[in-house]
Amino acid sequence: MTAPTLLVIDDDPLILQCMKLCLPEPDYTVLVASTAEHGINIFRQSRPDAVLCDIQLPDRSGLAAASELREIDRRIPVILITGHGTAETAITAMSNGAFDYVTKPFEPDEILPLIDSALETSRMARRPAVLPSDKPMHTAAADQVLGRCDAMVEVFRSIGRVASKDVAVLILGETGTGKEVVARAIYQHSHRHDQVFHAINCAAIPENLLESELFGHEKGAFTGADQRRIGKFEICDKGTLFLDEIGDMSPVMQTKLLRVLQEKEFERVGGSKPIKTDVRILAATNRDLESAIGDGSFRSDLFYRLNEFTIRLPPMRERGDDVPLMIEHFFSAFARQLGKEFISIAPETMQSLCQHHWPGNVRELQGVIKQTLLKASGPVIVPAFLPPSFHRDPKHDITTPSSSDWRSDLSRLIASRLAAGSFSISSDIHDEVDRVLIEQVLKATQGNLSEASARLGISRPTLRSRLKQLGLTRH
Ligand SMILES: Nc1ncnc2c1ncn2[C@@H]1O[C@H](COP(=O)(O)OP(=O)(O)OP(=O)(O)O)[C@@H](O)[C@H]1O
Repeated sequence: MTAPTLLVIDDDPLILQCMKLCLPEPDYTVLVASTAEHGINIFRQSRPDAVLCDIQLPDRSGLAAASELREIDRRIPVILITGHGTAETAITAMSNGAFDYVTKPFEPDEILPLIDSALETSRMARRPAVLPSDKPMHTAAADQVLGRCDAMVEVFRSIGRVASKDVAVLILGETGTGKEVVARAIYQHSHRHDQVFHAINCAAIPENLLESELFGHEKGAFTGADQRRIGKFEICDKGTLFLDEIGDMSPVMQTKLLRVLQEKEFERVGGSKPIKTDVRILAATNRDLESAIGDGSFRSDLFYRLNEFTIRLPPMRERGDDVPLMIEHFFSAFARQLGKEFISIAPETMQSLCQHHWPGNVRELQGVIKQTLLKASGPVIVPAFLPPSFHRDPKHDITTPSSSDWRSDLSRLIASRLAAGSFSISSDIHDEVDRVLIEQVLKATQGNLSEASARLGISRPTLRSRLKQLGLTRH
């Protein structure tokens, strides 16, 4: 996979230097320009994934440069760098489609999550998700969405039926089954494809921040709100908003979301002026929303609003002959990417892979195939190259009750939280588990965020925000 590319336009050589240092190769490619003219030329030639642009440039204002960039490609996320006196201008620019802004002086910790989120948004909006019914697109950045089994053919048919209609779509399926790919395909095949697309992972953002992320806030709305902020519902006017992990949204936020979906208007937090918005909502979750409605944790009226059309992705274990098809496809695609020789898969390897249960679905399959290829020597993939879990005696699998050490440790931890009278046991425990998990995976990947997020099966922005929430520093 090619590294995401950021274009930085600033006449301050320190900022250019700092961005190059903070976003090192091979994780990122950073292009730099010190004038608007030069930046726009680089943009035309290299089509970076996101732009960081100073609001005051020697040859024109950063706002003018940002709107020229958006004339070339309306989907490009532009983050503006402002000084204290110019923040108000940047806020106005956000209502005209800029991605976000940051005020000088800023710390890397402040800007890096924004940059990651802009790069991720850009990837989702611009990387084509190619369906079997599409004309072949010969672009390296195209994702070929695979599937011939009846359930997947139905998914493709549904995307075709619903993409051009302006209705909310609820995408359901286990983790790693391709919900984000489907959201991208719907957006890219819709008549809003050249308008803004933003994605929010509702599970990765704490409730109070999520509210201001979605609706924005007025200056002074709460402690720390020292500037007005424009939320996604305002930025995405005429565009598309993808609400991932919607099943994790708190009841309070569900009520607020329902209101904007019903009335097509909202107020910024701390504001009283109603703001009209025309946003197409795509939502996804791996939770069973029907039972969440049953136990009262998800509002049924919101469910019906989001669920004007449902697309249900089958888990891998129900995709029959698609599994060997995908295995063959990913082996050739990743071998090319990794520069590995690959001719064939030994029948025993294929059998072992086909018999696997794939709880992590397509994402897990991709990870296993990459690991196998990295280990492989020679053009035939024999079972010895498969990851250790494929050779382990199932008796020793951590999910079997016989290996009970970690279970008793965990249950001691839960008991201690109960004894301490905690009312946040679920998040206490998840935080503890994530701490160990993330630290270990980061260590194993020498602190490489891209690799660690790929191995964890979460996006880089989610990993970065989790690191911040848990107070972990990078290794
Ligand atoms: N049908 C498919 N053909 C090819 N690749 C696929 C297919 N479905 C999913 N993928 C790939 O599998 C990976 C996981 O997909 P995606 O992120 O869309 O899953 P998800 O359901 O959104 O996962 P999560 O619930 O964890 O957010 C991605 O790399 C995606 O490109």
